[in-house]
Amino acid sequence: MASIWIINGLTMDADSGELAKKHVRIENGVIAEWLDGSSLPNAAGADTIDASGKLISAGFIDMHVHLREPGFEYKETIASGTESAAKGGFTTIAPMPNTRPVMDTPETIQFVLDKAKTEGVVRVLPYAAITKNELGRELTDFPALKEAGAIGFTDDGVGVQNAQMMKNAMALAKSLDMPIIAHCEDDSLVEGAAVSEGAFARKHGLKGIPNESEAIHVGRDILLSEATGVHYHVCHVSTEQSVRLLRLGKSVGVNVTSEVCPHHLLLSDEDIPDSMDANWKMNPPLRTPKDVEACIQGLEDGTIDIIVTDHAPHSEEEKARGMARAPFGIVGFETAFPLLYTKFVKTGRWTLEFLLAKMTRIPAEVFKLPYGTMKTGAPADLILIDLENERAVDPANFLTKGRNTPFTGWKLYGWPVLTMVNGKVVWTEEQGIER
Ligand SMILES: NC(=O)N[C@@H](CC(=O)O)C(=O)O
Ligand SMILES: [Zn+2]
Ligand SMILES: [Zn+2]
Repeated sequence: MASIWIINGLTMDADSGELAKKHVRIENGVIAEWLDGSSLPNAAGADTIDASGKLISAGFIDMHVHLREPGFEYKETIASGTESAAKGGFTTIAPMPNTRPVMDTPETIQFVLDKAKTEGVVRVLPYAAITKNELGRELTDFPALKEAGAIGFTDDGVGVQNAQMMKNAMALAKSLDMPIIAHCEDDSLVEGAAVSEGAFARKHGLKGIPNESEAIHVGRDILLSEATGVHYHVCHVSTEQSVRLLRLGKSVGVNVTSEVCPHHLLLSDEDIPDSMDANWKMNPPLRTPKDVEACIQGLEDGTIDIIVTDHAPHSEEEKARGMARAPFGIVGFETAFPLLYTKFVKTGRWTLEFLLAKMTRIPAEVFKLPYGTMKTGAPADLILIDLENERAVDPANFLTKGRNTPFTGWKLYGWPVLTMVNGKVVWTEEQGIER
């Protein structure tokens, strides 16, 4: 592989918080050298990418995504999902096992890894199911799934209802030094509801999903994590109660981490249009403004560790079934960074460094991955971002098959323009996907 220079990119200096011009050399897929931007390097014989005026960052890591393959290829494939990720600036993604068949055997894990290698454009690190078919009745073969390449265990899409089952899963995962990742939802409290308990549900006479349905599992599992010592990671935190329990768990030294999605930081149930558009339906549902603020503060004080998208594509036909009958979920890759950059960094609430850390360095630390860094010697997962130009969200331009987003028309800054994985450019704004 020839060497590559990316010249004139802007990097964030962690000490000063200032953007500084830098040049970076990539050799054999690895970050080889950084040079101060004052003079141009001798790049004779190397490919050169001019990043003038663009932010250069480590590629984003998304530890919670749905690629839908095998089984739901009409919603998304490993090819289309990884293309969408690349366009959003994500270079490493971790797909959930709620496929058909469920990723609960070494063969399905191998299938996903093989497909990702041949048809994917970003790094794919699959999770395996905790229970067979995600039915909550029988544990999967954890050692064999680890051996096949699964990076953790989760029944995302549903909660593990039985506490003893969860405790057994945690003890086994601990013995294998693997994490348990949990979709926290007590089924007995949510039956038949599509939106959160709150102003919107009251106004429309709908049954609501109560906050406790999530937080009860968070509390239960923090105690089980304490008892077993496993690394326990909470999916898509959405309630003030969950944040409170996580804060308590961390304060007494429990090995618990958690994630939050852009939509739970930006939207409340009061924003749902009266048209009952199902592009506002996701699990967990949009909560009250008080919950939104609690999630933001939890992220800010480190109670919530990382940002994930929970990219959950569904077909237009499915979403057209209306609020009550449409499946839960919205797409996320191609809007995540622009949303958060525009609404939290440009407004001055967060520093750019804080946002980048929550999408690169910290997810790598939480899941012990050698990515999310721009240090020399690291895999060259690098992205360029245009911080200057405003553009409206237009689902017609998405690379995901999903069009299910509540953010259509939002005018945002911070659009990625180039994505490189292991030193290979896989997507540019100008050329599109490069395989
Ligand atoms: N988040 C969602 O609303 N939906 C996810 C499942 C999940 O993440 O629980 C899906 O698979 O569609
Ligand atoms: Zn979930
Ligand atoms: Zn999910």
